[in-house]
Amino acid sequence: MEDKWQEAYEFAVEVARKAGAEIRKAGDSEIKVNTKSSSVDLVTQTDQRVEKIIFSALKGKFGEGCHRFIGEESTVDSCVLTDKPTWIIDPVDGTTNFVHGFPFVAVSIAFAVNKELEFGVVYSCMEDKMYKARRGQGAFCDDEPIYVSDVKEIKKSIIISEHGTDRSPEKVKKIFSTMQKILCIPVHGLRGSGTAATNMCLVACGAVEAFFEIGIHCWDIAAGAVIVREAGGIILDVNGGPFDLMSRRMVSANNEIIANRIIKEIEIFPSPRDDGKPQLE
Ligand SMILES: O=P(O)(O)O[C@H]1[C@H](O)[C@@H](O)[C@H](O)[C@H](O)[C@@H]1O
Ligand SMILES: [Mg+2]
Repeated sequence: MEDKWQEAYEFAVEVARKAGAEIRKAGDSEIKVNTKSSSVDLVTQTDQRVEKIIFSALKGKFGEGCHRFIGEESTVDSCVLTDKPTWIIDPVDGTTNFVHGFPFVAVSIAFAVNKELEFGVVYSCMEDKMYKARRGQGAFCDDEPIYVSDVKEIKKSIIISEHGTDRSPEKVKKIFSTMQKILCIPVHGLRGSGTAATNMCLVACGAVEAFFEIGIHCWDIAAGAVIVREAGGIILDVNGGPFDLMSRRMVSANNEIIANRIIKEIEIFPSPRDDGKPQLE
């Protein structure tokens, strides 16, 4: 049978590489910063420009009629996933890092068909590392296969989490209470790169055992989700149920033992879904 989405997968890698080069170049000039949902939710002209570059390349190749497009900078209201082939992109994941020159910034491009993620590409552009995975075909970094770590003991793990951009005191309290409990298990360490897409690739290549966050969006994690699964890991909801791309929360881990141990400590707080549907408990 003809391999229907291989061309799209290869094109996504090409586009991510070009987008990353644009980001690197833009980092050498003055960066103008605006804010979105809060004073710490940053956006720059580069985020908007790179999203346009990616979308026009994809639309030029695949046409606007047949494919749907969800992007961090152009999705105004809710984003509903349909059965149509859909591109889900974050042009600059780690905008705060980009603004500050903290060297972890990623271009994240995912593709879903019939609501199922088909492939994901994460280009960590400051490190020049290309992570990619296609459903059923393994995960790669710079064309070398990558695998999650085989650690099963939580006390031998490194865990990543982030603080997000909603700094309401009651949410921050829950985030820190969760982190305190995990730190005191004790785990070997807590880390955070400042980009969800890169964090998921760190799980996929075995550098850490798990990454969890509440408050991320579908464009932060769609590509990373394919890469983690194809590297042998799992993605769950923070309540232990199945992962839901639009739920704005997830735990990605090397295995179920680590994931469930983390889930035991997570203090869940409300975060409105990306698709506007009611949030689960
Ligand atoms: O807004 P960008 O695209 O930089 O992405 C987000 C990160 O990916 C989160 O992990 C992180 O916690 C922040 O919420 C950050 O906003
Ligand atoms: Mg992002």
